[in-house]
Order: sequence, then structure tokens, then C-alpha cells
Amino acid sequence: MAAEGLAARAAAVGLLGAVLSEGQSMAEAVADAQGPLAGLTPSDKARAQRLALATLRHIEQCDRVLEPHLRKSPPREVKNALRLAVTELAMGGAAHGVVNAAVEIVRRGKRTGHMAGLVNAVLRQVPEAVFDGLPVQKMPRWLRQPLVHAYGRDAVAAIEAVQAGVPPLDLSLRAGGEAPEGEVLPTGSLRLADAGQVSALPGFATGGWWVQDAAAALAVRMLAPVAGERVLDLCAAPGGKTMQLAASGAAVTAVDISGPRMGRVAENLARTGLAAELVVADALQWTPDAPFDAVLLDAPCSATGTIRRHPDLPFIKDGSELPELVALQAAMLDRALGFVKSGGRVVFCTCSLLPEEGEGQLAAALERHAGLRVERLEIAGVAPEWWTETGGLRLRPDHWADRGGMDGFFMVRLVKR
Ligand SMILES: C[S@@+](CC[C@H](N)C(=O)[O-])C[C@H]1O[C@@H](n2cnc3c(N)ncnc32)[C@H](O)[C@@H]1O
Repeated sequence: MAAEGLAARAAAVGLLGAVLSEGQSMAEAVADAQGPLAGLTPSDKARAQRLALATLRHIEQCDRVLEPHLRKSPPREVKNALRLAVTELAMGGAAHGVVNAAVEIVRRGKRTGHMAGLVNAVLRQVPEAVFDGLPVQKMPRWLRQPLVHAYGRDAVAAIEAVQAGVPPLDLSLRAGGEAPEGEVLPTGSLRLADAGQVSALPGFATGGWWVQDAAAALAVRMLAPVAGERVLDLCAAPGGKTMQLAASGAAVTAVDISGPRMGRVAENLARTGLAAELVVADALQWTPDAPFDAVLLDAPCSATGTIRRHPDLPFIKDGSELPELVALQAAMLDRALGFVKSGGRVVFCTCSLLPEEGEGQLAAALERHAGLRVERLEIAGVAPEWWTETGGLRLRPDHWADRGGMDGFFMVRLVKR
């Protein structure tokens, strides 16, 4: 008889292999029709993802626990089965089921069957509360160093502590829509600590809300669109900010280069009963017929502010794409400034923790564009210390750490001469 939860656990080991050995993102591995989740039930798919994400948050600790028990590094499937089991044990999983499943996964592997005994022997020696006393997982050096320089060691340690936990689910609410029970955050987002299946929550089918991190929701608050204004959402997909803009009553044009991702904007708008004009185009090539009152630019970036939701990121990125991203963000910001009318505003934002994708972009833009100025608009619920000296908003995962943190973002409101 198959051990309980075997399919989900075996798939989680497959997801870990895809991320750690093949350099695939979790999203790519999950979307792969022939990938580790192929043939699984929806609940097993969700369980496999949860397990793989939890393991990715604790790889360092797992390896420290396992190292004394392994004379040489085993094949990757065996190592990942062990890491998954150690993570489950640390989360309070029942030892019998966890160990049996790991042994069975390794026994069934084409090249690993002979190591099932080793897996059993190692896991039987892993103590309860196995991660107690071990430091939390650090970010990789290419990312950690500039963050220590920008925010200091204590702040980086606090960020890493938040990244080690399972993030809450934040919702943005449509006025008058149905919503589940949750904590209303000072900035107005609704936070659910343990949401379960999103599509089963009250108000999903009736479009009462959409999923959007509390930090991400502040960019539109900073733009402060007004009913009837013509507003451009540049780099719009999957559309969290498009819906916020549309909900204000503004006439929204949403541009994104990705057709499939724009399909998700269309689905989200249909579900929430909101409307926007959708344009699939390259922001560097596309030109509007007439200037806009306001532009929101949520530029492509390293996404290093989202590691608590995407713990695969530190394992698949090495920072080498940064110079290209920084140049792209600057080019897009110049385009965005060209699309707005004189006296109009542009909010530039990135979900990055790296100052070169935030504070640095602001400084460079002010140098490139004479007459461009920063406008600091008070936003209810935003702590005064989150504002930078130059009028941008620096949001970090360790803000509201006791409530589960928030995504890292930089955002600034610019006014064109
Ligand atoms: C940070 S995401 C945007 C998230 C979105 N604003 C939201 O709130 O849901 C960045 C987006 O930029 C898009 N993008 C990247 N390069 C682009 C380009 N040259 N022109 C237009 N969109 C681009 C990507 O497809 C991606 O959807």
C-alpha cells in the first residue's frame, strides 16, 4: 500500500530538483505540463508546492542537520527527499509518515533504490525540534552584501527572519464587495493568516476582492487616480494594480508585453466586474494616441522584495541580469514620462530591495530630466520612517514583521514640468 501523501511528497522532491538543479523557477516547474506535478489531483498539487516552498526556506538548516549523518553527498533526489523530510519533521510532521514516505520515494527511484536504508537510518537520528537554535537561512552574497550596505546587518537579519516564515495572504477589497474574515491592516488591505484555497474564499466568485500584497497596493494609493482621469498602467500583468486603478473610476489603459500574462489581467477584470483597455505591446515601442493624466510604471526588476513568497528566487538568480534590468527600468521611466501630459504624474515602482532599482533610479531620473520633481503624498497607515530623504517610499519585508511582514518595494511619485 502506498504511504499516505506519497504522490505529493514525491512531486515536492521533483519540484526541488527542478529549482535547485535545473535552475527553473517554481512557477515554471509548476506550470510544466510534463513536470513534477503532472497527473496529480489539485489538492496534491497544492500540497506539493507548499512542501517544496517550505523546504526552500530551510535548505541551509536542513543541510546543517544532515551533514553529520552523511559521509559523502548523496544523489540529488536522495538529498532533496532528506531535506523535505527534515523540513516536515521540523514543522511537526508525524515522524512515522514522514520517514516512511522519504524511504519509499528513494526506494522507487531508478538510481536510488539501494539508498533507502541509508535514508531510513539518517532520518531516525534526526531529533524533534530539529531547527531549534540554528540561524535562519541567509540571502546569497550577491544580494546580501548590498542590502547590508543599504540597511545594516540588523535590518537584513530581520528581513531574513520574515523570509523564513509562510507569508500571509493579502487582499485588496472592491467597495461593497463580499469578503472573508481577516485583519484590516492600517493601509486598508485585508490580511488572512491561513487562507487555504483562494478560490474557495467568500467573495472570490463574486469578485469582491483580488489578491495583492499590502505593499504592492500602495503604488496606486500613491498615484491617487481620480474618476474620469485617463490613466496608463505600464507593465500591468497580472493586473493587481490595473484593478485598483479601474476601481477608482479612472479610464485605464493597461500595457504589457506578455500575451499570456495579459490573459490573466482579462480574467481578473472579468471576475471583479471591472474594465480597462488591454494592449499587448512592448513599452519601449508602443506610443499612445494622446498623453495621459497619470502613469503607473511597475517596472520589471530583480523581484528581490518578494523572496518570502518566492523562496526559489535566491537559488535561481545570481544578480548577473541586474545591469540589464537597471537600464531597462531607466528606459521605461523615460518612456513613461513621455506619455504623461505636462503637470501630470508618474509613479515609478519596483518590487526590489536593491537601491539601484529604486533610490538609484530616482536620483538618475532627476538628473536626466530638468524640472522633474518628487511629490510626497501622505498615505494613511504608512509609517513616517518608511519615507526616504528624497521623498520615495522604501518598503521592506521586516516592516510589520510581527504581522507577517510585507513585500519589499520602492515607489515614488514624480510630477512632470
Ligand atoms: C512587476 S510585473 C508587473 C506587475 C503588475 N503591475 C501587477 O500589479 O500585477 C512586470 C511586468 O512587466 C512586463 N514587461 C516586461 N518587459 C516589458 C516591456 N518591454 N513592455 C511591456 N511590459 C513589459 C512583464 O511581462 C511583467 O508582466
